[in-house]
Amino acid sequence: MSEKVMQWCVRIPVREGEEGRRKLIAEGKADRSLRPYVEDGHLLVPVLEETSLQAEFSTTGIREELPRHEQIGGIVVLQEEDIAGAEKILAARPSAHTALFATSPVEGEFRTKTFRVLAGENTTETMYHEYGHRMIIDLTAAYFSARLSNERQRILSSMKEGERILDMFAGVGPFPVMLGGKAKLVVANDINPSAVYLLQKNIRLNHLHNVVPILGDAMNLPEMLDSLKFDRIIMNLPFAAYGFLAGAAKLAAKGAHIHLYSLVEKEGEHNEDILRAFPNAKITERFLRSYSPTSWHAVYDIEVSNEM
Ligand SMILES: C[S@@+](CC[C@H](N)C(=O)[O-])C[C@H]1O[C@@H](n2cnc3c(N)ncnc32)[C@H](O)[C@@H]1O
Repeated sequence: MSEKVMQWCVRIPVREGEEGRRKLIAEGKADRSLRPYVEDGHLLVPVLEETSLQAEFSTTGIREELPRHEQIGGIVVLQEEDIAGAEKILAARPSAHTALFATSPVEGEFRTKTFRVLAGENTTETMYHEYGHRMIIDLTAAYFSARLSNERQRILSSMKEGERILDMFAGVGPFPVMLGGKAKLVVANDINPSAVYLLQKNIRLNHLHNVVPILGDAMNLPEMLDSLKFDRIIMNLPFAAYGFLAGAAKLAAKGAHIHLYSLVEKEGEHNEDILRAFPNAKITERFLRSYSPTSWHAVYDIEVSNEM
């Protein structure tokens, strides 16, 4: 019998629908247990990750009912500690080798989680693919989220060839790896030694010769990088990045673009902090996704004045 379920989905104009659906499948993001459908000239494709859109899907086309999970490379992370469900997912998804359950929230300076292996191989390491790039991820050793993959593409397409980029909180390097091919130089910094170890591996894996990894506290970057100036600065440390704006100001070239990721509870929450560091900057705030009933993940695109 056909039932209805609410499901996260991506809405794609019909003429690009098939291409978009294939891309989501190739990236391991599509939920293939539900059938996409057309509504108002758009194809609604069910996906495994949370997005800004939920729609009602019919279970008529369901291949197998699987517990809610997110897939990152060969690892699936379940929302419930459900061993039978984990085994079912691994059986249904040949590309997955391990099923995990997070036993902590994202925590500590390194922003990592702890996990319990529910099924499959006893590992938290995997190879992750994003838009033709490969990255080694270890979910307990260093922060990683696939949720910003669209954001990385947005920044890549807004970039000019040959920019000098600084990623102050680079983790295992998703921004440097995606942007490196178009940049002249990427300086990628993180305070977590395991993240920088994986970052180095990911730089080599993607044959990037212009990405320089640094292990350090971003507070020390202005002193460490001395007179270097950057055309674009990525600041993805959602609970605290705004505290590093003064340092970013010392490293920004005239007309630079800064992308500050933050968890906020009201629009314009960081405008004052930003204008203190970058007077006359043009600020555009974008909603990325809900975080809790009262807060959301936002990105502030800051265009630094040419008159600095
Ligand atoms: C939310 S993660 C983002 C990682 C990466 N940009 C990504 O998108 O996957 C934040 C990163 O900042 C690092 N970090 C935290 N405090 C830092 C500091 N003071 N200086 C440099 N890195 C720091 C953490 O180790 C973590 O890898």
